[in-house]
Amino acid sequence: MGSENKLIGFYNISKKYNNQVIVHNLNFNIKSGEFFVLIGPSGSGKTTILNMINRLVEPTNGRICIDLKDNKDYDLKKLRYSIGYVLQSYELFPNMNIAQNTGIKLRYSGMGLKSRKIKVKHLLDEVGLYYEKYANKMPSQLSGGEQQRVAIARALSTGNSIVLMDEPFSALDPISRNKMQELILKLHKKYKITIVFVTHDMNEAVKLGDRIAIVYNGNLQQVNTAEVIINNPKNKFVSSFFENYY
Ligand SMILES: Nc1ncnc2c1ncn2[C@@H]1O[C@H](COP(=O)(O)OP(=O)(O)OP(=O)(O)O)[C@@H](O)[C@H]1O
Repeated sequence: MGSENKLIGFYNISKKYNNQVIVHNLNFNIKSGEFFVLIGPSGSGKTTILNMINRLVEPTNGRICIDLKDNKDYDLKKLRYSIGYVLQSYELFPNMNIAQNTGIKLRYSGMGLKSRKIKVKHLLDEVGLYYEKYANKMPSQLSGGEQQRVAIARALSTGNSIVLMDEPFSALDPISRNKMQELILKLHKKYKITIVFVTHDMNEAVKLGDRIAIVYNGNLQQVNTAEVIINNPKNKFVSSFFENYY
């Protein structure tokens, strides 16, 4: 996918479940190479918004464009393949070792074993896991933080320019979480990836986000840099949300 400044565009996006409106008429853009954070209380619609990008959820109204093309006009498999996806629960395959988990997308894309091994070694290096030590281990032998490193390596394996991350560090202890935040910032900068990142932690949002979108009841309350939001909260909800920021 190319590098137009407006990489992901939401146009009049709404989502209903059982006739209940979950997401209301969203209009916003995510820029190429941006670290874009969606934050809001539980049930506000963050995951629903995120999952509409790679069509795990289809909107009821409106359209989402990626590289100025409607995401419905992409081949679904190619769309999913070209967008990395990292969840809180790691989603590693329990019966595959770490090298196999890291290289699974490369295997599906037809890359041979030898090239795959070189690539997997590089990817594991990038996320701080020493190949010789980890390649043959099973996911259950790794800590949560290590498993999440593997999930990130896999998300990056196909050279994805877009990575969606849904509360990826929420299950980690504060020290691991901090290390993972540093890692993802480093990778974001190095590979100029566009990251859409869901969290309910304002400190994490401020630390990571180039821009932050505050979601409440399926509405976007404010989309801007942390600095602008902190200095000029648009409404009471936004300012109350920042009360926990330290
Ligand atoms: N498949 C579904 N069917 C019906 N309702 C759903 C479905 N998925 C989500 N919802 C509802 O949509 C609302 C928004 O959910 P969503 O998971 O997007 O919120 P969230 O902000 O990501 O929450 P959390 O921080 O708790 O993960 C919730 O009220 C949820 O119950």
